[in-house]
Amino acid sequence: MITDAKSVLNMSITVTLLQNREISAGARVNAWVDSVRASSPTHTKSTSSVTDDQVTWNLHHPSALEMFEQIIDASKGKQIVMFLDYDGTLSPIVEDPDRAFMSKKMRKTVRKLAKCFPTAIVSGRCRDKVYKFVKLAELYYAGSYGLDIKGPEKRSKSKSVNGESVLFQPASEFLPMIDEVYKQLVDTTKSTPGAKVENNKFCLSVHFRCVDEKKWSELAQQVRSVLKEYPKLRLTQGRKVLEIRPTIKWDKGKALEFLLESLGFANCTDVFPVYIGDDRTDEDAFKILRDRGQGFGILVSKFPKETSASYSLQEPDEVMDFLRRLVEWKQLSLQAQSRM
Ligand SMILES: O=P(O)(O)OC[C@H]1O[C@H](O[C@H]2O[C@H](CO)[C@@H](O)[C@H](O)[C@H]2O)[C@H](O)[C@@H](O)[C@@H]1O
Repeated sequence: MITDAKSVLNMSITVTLLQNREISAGARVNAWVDSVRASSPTHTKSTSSVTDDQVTWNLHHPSALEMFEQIIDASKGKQIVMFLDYDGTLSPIVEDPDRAFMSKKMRKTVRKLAKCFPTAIVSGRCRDKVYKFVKLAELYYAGSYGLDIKGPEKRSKSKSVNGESVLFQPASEFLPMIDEVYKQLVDTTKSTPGAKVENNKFCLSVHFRCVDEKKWSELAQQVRSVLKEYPKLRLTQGRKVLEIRPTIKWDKGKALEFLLESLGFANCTDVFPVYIGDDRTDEDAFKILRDRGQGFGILVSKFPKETSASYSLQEPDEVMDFLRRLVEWKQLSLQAQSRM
């Protein structure tokens, strides 16, 4: 497990490997397999094996629960806006992506959260599918890694509109290509037991959580052989999943900025966005917040990972606790204001 944690910090190996035209055998493939295992471990670490790496990492990315008061202090006088990833953040990681349900308690908490702060879900999944899991009409949704956004109609802070929503789909022209590649991937990967191709509308996921580890690199090779013919699509990696997306410069970070602008917070200094996510694709959003110097990111992870997030939470249950505390704090401050 110590090696696993270290290899997570060395994620760039994975990207390089996936981008290479040739997957060489031996050490590099092993490094990739190690990094994949570590990015989504299937077993828990024993409490006695807290490593120096872990301690150092926790110092740099303290628990958002432990730092709650400081977080609230930093948000004083600003409008908190919440951005939540879905898989691994609101729902636990499970083997079957179609059964990644959110608990009723989590749904209740997110519903209350959305009453207190503008709240958006930002997911790699297709927007309709993530909506079916979350089932809360009061939120904004960005699906397909932000390539499919249903958000509020653009407005200035002083001018509110009557609950109208807008659809933003910057990669519509890729739809026929994505459908074509989906069919090819289903066909090419059917020889690999456990592989599953998911159509996320503007992007695709090839899952290998249920594939024998010895077959992982072969599957990656199958995927790359299909993509060779499609230079306008790019390959990235998530938690035991290969992701195929259009090469356009759009990601979860851009989606966050788009939503902030739609909510009337473009160029505002009095906004405090909080983004919670567990995956490498969430890093785009963490980085935007860091670069803007506004709000912060919270990485959901039990293990040290290279991240631009400021704080950490270990698992979806801790995310729920954090969201509940935000709701309680907001309700108490509203009560206090009404007494003044
Ligand atoms: O941006 P997200 O909401 O985190 O979506 C990223 C991917 O999440 C899903 O896959 C992940 O969760 C599955 C269910 O727990 C798990 O089986 C899989 O191994 C994980 O990678 C989703 O199925 C993908 O389409 C998303 O791209």
